[in-house]
Amino acid sequence: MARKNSTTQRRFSLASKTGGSSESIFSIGSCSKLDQFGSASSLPKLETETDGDGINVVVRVRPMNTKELEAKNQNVVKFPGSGQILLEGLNTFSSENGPKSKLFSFNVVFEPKASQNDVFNYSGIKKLVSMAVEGFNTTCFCYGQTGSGKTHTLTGPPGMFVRKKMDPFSPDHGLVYRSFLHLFQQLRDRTDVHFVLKASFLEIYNEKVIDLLNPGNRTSLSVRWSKKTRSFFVENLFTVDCEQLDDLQAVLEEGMKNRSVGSHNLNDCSGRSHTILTVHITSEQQMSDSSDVFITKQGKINFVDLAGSEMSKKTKSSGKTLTEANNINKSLMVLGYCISSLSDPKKRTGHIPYRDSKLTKLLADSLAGSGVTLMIACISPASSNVCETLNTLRYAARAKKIRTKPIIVMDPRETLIVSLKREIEALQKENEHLRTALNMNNCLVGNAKKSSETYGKLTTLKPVNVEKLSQMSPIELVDLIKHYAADNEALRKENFDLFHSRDLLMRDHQIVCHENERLIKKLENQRSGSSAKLYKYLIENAPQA
Ligand SMILES: Nc1ncnc2c1ncn2[C@@H]1O[C@H](COP(=O)(O)OP(=O)(O)OP(=O)(O)O)[C@@H](O)[C@H]1O
Repeated sequence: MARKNSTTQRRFSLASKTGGSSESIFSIGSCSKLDQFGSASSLPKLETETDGDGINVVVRVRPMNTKELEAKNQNVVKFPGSGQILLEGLNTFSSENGPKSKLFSFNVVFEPKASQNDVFNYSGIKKLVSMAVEGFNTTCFCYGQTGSGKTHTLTGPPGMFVRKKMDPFSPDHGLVYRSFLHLFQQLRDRTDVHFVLKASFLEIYNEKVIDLLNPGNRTSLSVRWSKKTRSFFVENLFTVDCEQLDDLQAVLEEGMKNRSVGSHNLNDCSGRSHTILTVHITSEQQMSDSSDVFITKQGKINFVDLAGSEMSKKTKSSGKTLTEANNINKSLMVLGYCISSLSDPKKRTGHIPYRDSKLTKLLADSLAGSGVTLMIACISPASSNVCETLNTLRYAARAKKIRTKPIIVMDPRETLIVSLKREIEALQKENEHLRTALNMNNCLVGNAKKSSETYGKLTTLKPVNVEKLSQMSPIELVDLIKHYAADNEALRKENFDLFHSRDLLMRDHQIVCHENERLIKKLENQRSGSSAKLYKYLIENAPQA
């Protein structure tokens, strides 16, 4: 148990701030980008971009298991606080002259006593869910050696989904189920937006993509490149509509029952495949109360449970389990290579071998593209695993250096139409204001009157549902854009004329003011002239004393 920053039992450590009650003490590393993202904005944006930032990396250290305790393993993981981890006992496998310990720094470090709820509250997953609702492509993936607690962190301990009825109140629930609850809470709060949820669940087993929601058919699905979305996708994967929380829960239960599990020396219930559970969130929001334009955004959240890296010498795998292990290690190696290239500023812009494995094809977006990613590195504190733990921490430290630039990208046609529509609305408002100002002056100068009459009826916009745009033919789309462009042009002209009218009015106003001043002066002169004359008359005609 670590002893810095506190005299009480600590459960996790975050990088830049310290907080929590006496029961939950933690320290944070460099402030996580996920901490900085505000809650879902209600304003529709054409393209939202945050500054480039590193992937968020948190580490969870599981407690020692019975085997490790029985074998009298030393605890080689220490927690200096501030999101740091000190790994000791390196001299047991490296050369005599090599370092005995190594210090790493992450966004958050969860110590063995951290609960599932702590991980949910402080890992940044809540912000990830909010961003998926906003329209970002987000991913949470768990990485670590076999038996390090990846599945435990994401979905809970083994057996949670084999029972007939899952207990919704179990404190053992992992990030996935807790995120579902959080997601539905968020959707309930956003009454201004219409949401549609869909979910899919797949596994990559021995380099084959298997649909976990279609257990009758374990044939491998193809991974293809989409020119439209410029990303890889799985062909013919079941995507289930999820109107209620129960539907998402059913997807999770079904997938967990169907995933490939096996047993070996280090884990009785070892995942033999990488799994990806995806929730697609489509939102449709009206641009403004009076507007007939709807903006659609497609966010998603991927929960990726990577199979654990394995040393067959330790797992004592053979036959089928060994083949699985070789495939797992091969795809993790490609993932490692991609991460290492992406984290190196010199190699980042070069070739990244995403195509070398199905896993990296499907994670390409999350690693380097426009997505937001949270990596949870899971480790064991036992001295017998120090070599694997060092590898995991190195992997995680490298991932932390990857820069991403999360964006919400809309269809370019949608963007053009929405921006034209926006400009039109702004021009309409400005023109309305100018017309009112001109009429208030009650000076209906010819031009202003003409402007109001001529353009008043031009801005009748065709109602358009942006979601339907993809179903429109190119001719219809061109017509629509022409229509918007014409309206825009007419409004600009009206705007120009109104400003011109306002200038004329201001000039007239100035002329009237000058005239007014001149007349006042003349009147004053006349008055002072008359007074002088009257004074002279009175003096001259005053009665003699
Ligand atoms: N933080 C934790 N607290 C309590 N038990 C844990 C924790 N993490 C893992 N365990 C337990 O350790 C065992 C192995 O964990 P788990 O199956 O999640 O590992 P894994 O990394 O997914 O392994 P694999 O790669 O082989 O699938 C499970 O019985 C799990 O419940």
